[in-house]
Amino acid sequence: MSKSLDAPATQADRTVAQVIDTIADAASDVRTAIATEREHSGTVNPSGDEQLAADLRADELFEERILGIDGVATYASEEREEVATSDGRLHVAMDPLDGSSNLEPNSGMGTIFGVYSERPPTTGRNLLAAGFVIYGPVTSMVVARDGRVKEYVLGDDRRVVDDDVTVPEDPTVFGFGGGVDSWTDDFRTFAEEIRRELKLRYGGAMIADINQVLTYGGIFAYPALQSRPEGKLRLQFEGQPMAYIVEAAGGRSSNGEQSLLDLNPDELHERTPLHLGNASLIDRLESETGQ
Ligand SMILES: O=P(O)(O)OC[C@H]1O[C@](O)(COP(=O)(O)O)[C@@H](O)[C@@H]1O
Ligand SMILES: [Mg+2]
Ligand SMILES: [Mg+2]
Repeated sequence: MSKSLDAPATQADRTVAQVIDTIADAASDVRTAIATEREHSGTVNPSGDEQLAADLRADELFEERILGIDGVATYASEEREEVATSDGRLHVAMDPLDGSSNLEPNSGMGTIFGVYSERPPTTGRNLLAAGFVIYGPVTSMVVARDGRVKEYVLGDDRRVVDDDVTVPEDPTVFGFGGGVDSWTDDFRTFAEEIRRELKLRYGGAMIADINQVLTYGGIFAYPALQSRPEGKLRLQFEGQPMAYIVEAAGGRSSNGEQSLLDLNPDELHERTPLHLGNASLIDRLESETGQ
């Protein structure tokens, strides 16, 4: 018998809470992996990115612990081709280590997760909760659930530092990935306007760059590139969870035309152009780049 196939909504709520607790509790082990498993593994992930030993360790650790939760049916990750299965009714998709090219220079890295009511690949409208952990000078966690975003500092306990994270009304910072020469002409023109208005903050790890936007207001993008119209970032593991968080915090997400949450990927590892931030800036991006 399935663990909780016919369970009432409250069981789903409990499962979501357990997923969040499990990821928070795993943070110290992921930090250990970042410190000790620094070598290249010699393998590539389904997107073709070289994997570090820490990418693989974080993925294995989350697979085991997430699938061990009563009520979780599947675990999908940027680092594995197939969805791993158990019994249950909820589905977890993760980027176990975001920004892993920041490992060598000891800069920001994190973990991203989304809890879906349907098995990935699926639309962002099936997200029940999403969040991320940042392994920065302190370990922090941001969780969006029930239309509200909270920020915690993780240590021996989980301390709330902001119980209503909201994108500040006046934008201050921007960060655009991919490089000026790779952008489309329309995006380059938009980026030049934004450069004159806001301060650059780009650290090479999406979670940390988007946390700048959540903290100070602004815009983060990894747009369509001339050589790669689909962009770099993965919709299911990176785009939709971060869009869910930013939209719950009062901002907007877009692939250039519509909310990332409305996209319904055919492929688990599908990529998307990604733009997140203050609604006013994403509106402008859509109208000026005309994508
Ligand atoms: O090196 P680039 O092209 O600036 O790319 C940086 C982007 O790639 C990523 O590192 C991709 O994530 P992974 O590290 O999980 O592959 C994002 O976090 C970041 O925004
Ligand atoms: Mg990533
Ligand atoms: Mg990753």
